[in-house]
Amino acid sequence: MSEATASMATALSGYELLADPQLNKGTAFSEDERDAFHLHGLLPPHVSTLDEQISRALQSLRQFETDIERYAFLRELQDINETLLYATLVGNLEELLPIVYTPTVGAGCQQFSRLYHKPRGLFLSIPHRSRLDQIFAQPRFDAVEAIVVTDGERILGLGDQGAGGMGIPIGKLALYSGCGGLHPATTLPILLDVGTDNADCLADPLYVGWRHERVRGQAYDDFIEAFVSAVIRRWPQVLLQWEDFAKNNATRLLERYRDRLCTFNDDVQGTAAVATGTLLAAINVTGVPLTEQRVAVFGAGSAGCGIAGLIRAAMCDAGLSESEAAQRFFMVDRDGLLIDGMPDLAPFQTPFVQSRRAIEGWTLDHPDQIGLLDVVRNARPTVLIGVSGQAGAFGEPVVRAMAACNERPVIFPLSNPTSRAEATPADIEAWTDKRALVGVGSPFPPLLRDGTRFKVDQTNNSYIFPGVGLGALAVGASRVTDGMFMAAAKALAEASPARLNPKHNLLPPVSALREVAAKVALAVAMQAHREGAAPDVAVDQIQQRLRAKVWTPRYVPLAAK
Ligand SMILES: O=C([O-])CC(=O)C(=O)O
Ligand SMILES: [Mg+2]
Repeated sequence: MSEATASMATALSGYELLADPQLNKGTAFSEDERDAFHLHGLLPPHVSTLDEQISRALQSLRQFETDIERYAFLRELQDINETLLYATLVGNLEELLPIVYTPTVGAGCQQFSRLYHKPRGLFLSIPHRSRLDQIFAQPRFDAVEAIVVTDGERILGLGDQGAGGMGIPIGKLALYSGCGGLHPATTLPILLDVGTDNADCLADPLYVGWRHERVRGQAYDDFIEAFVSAVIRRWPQVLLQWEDFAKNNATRLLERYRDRLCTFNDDVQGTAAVATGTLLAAINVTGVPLTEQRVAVFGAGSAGCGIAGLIRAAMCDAGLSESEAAQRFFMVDRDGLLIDGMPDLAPFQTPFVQSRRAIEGWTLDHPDQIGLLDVVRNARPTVLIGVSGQAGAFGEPVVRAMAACNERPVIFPLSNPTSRAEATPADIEAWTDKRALVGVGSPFPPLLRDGTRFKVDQTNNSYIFPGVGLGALAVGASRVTDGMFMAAAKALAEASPARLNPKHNLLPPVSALREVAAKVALAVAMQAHREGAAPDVAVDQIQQRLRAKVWTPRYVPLAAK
């Protein structure tokens, strides 16, 4: 699988070879290969180069009118010829990431049952819970090293998509290969089908999932336990990424399993690392030290509390005590500011409540429920982060209040897809006299600044998880620790163009995601080594291990077995 592979042997030939997306080269099979594998006549006679195939793919793609058609086209290409899909993606990240990933992947999940045409990954449904070992045993999965799993309950900000949620693990793993450089054969997307409460799915005669209300409680937990146990039996060294689980399961399952295998939750930890890294980068511009930041987070779910937890740890690294750091966070949810003694707090929220004393002197429009505007006016946060899934939640009064108390307010509406962002960059720009530092989860059109187009930073966990996966796997890390995410955040901040010039972006461009992943991976691998989570690798082997792990999509000569 590595770069060094001179040729690869296969027993497949003819149509079977053309039907294998990992080996198929389409019109790029050479004359010799066409002889050896009985491909003459099955292919048109001209032998194409990979570059010609990429041009052909891009031309077809650009002819479509809608992004969902482009998404369907690229998914089909992935199922026909993975090398071509990834070679096309890697060379055109800026154009294609919004198609294979956020935001179009959200529509891909909503329309999954309509677009479905070929199996990819695994659908594990509750009725088949006793067959997991048998399903995993297929030789095709021998090479698996990285799994992304979802149960489809909180797909981006779009809620329960049932089996359609499979689009997310497929999209995330496309970035593992396209940005992190993991070989596609080592990746496996998994959808845990525990039913759905999405009435549209249940009523849709074309819905491909298990037509059953979402199973919860002990039966759900037992299924997850059976799944994780079977994963560990089959792939003891695997990296397991949890994605888009709902609030009540995300942190709970992470805590339950993080000491049993090499695993992390991307929405809790990956999003936290990209938010922390972008904030550290913003400090180069605002000049407000981390120890003096006050952070308001709108959406106090697992992602919001994950972000607060990592920024708080960074503040402690910078010299604050735990309690000094804790006072600097203002978590706002459906029922307003989280304050101690509030009923129905989830266990993962309790470390982030404000004390009643801290708000005693506040002037409040709505004393019985302290909303975001009241929080911004009184707490005067330097940073406002949105992970609520509520479009437009950062309205004009809230953003103007941020502008009134900060020379350079830092505002990150991180909810995805584009339609769920708490505010648009253009509105924030207008309401802050262009003084805000903005990071959004989804792609937005550029802003016009001083007559030139300024790219909006995409503060998305795609800057983190491909590097975390690559780094952890390259050194065979046994666990993914909080320290590894802190290292990832700091590595991202170090790669910030704003370090050199405060007028530049906070984050490198999306076109540089492969280089970003390499830097994050190095930091993660070094940290794993430092913490003793990668005992089999000496520090001077780390660079070499990382290089050996990175796959570049190009054709390898095939030999008959
Ligand atoms: O998928 C994305 O773009 C980021 C993410 O994890 C989410 O919004 O759940
Ligand atoms: Mg997610």
